[in-house]
Amino acid sequence: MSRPNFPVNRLKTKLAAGQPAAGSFLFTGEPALVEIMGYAGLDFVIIDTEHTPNDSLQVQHLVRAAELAGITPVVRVLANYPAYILRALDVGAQALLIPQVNSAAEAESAVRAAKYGPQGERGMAGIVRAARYGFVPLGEYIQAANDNTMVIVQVESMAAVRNLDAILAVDGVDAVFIGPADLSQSMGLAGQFENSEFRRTIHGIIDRAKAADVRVGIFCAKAADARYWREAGADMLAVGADTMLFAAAVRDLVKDLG
Ligand SMILES: O=C([O-])C(=O)C[C@H](O)[C@@H](O)C(=O)[O-]
Repeated sequence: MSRPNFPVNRLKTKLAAGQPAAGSFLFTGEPALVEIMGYAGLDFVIIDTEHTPNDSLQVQHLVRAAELAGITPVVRVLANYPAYILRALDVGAQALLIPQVNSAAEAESAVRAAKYGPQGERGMAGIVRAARYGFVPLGEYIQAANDNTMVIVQVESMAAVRNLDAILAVDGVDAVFIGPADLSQSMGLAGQFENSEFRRTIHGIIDRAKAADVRVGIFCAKAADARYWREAGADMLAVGADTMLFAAAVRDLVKDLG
């Protein structure tokens, strides 16, 4: 009988070492694209279930593909509810991206749902995929899960910006992640990504996270934006999505064909 191992959380290792990490969103439910992102050298993939129809079974296939290719599977849950968080973790998500976290209480709720006791009150299941179907002693699995699981909360509204210092102080929040599209909407500047007040606000979030020694991520539409925000102090750069990357490649192909 072989003894299964738990995967190394590459995103967590890099961020803990003070190194920036690069990844992308996965909007389709295609495991091959997760493998390609891993083999190409990205550190993490954000499997989205907020804006996609991907269900838990599909997420499980995608997480498996990520483990195979050595890329950290982050799952963006549909909403900040313990049941969604539990589903993502039980199939093997190594990190959670929680949308629309606007207060310390909401961040605390996410951490409670993501961690087993004593840090939290995640529902116990020792025979699920994350627990290696019971092939690892329960106590060992619980410890590994609590050590490995990252909680990343999205700062994407003015309420979150106002409450940012309290959110940053929540024990168990590994990183905050800026959602530029939602933030711009919340500021009454929907889609105005070059607006100076909007950019000042993002700089302010990064600076406050740095001052609190909390890692900070951001969604970037293109590599140039990722380089800019990395220079400004962002640690976790999520650049585009599988759909965007494919769309760009096909657009270029059609142009090249003339
Ligand atoms: O508000 C945001 O920018 C985000 O949460 C990242 C997203 O993936 C968003 O940009 C989107 O789906 O267009």
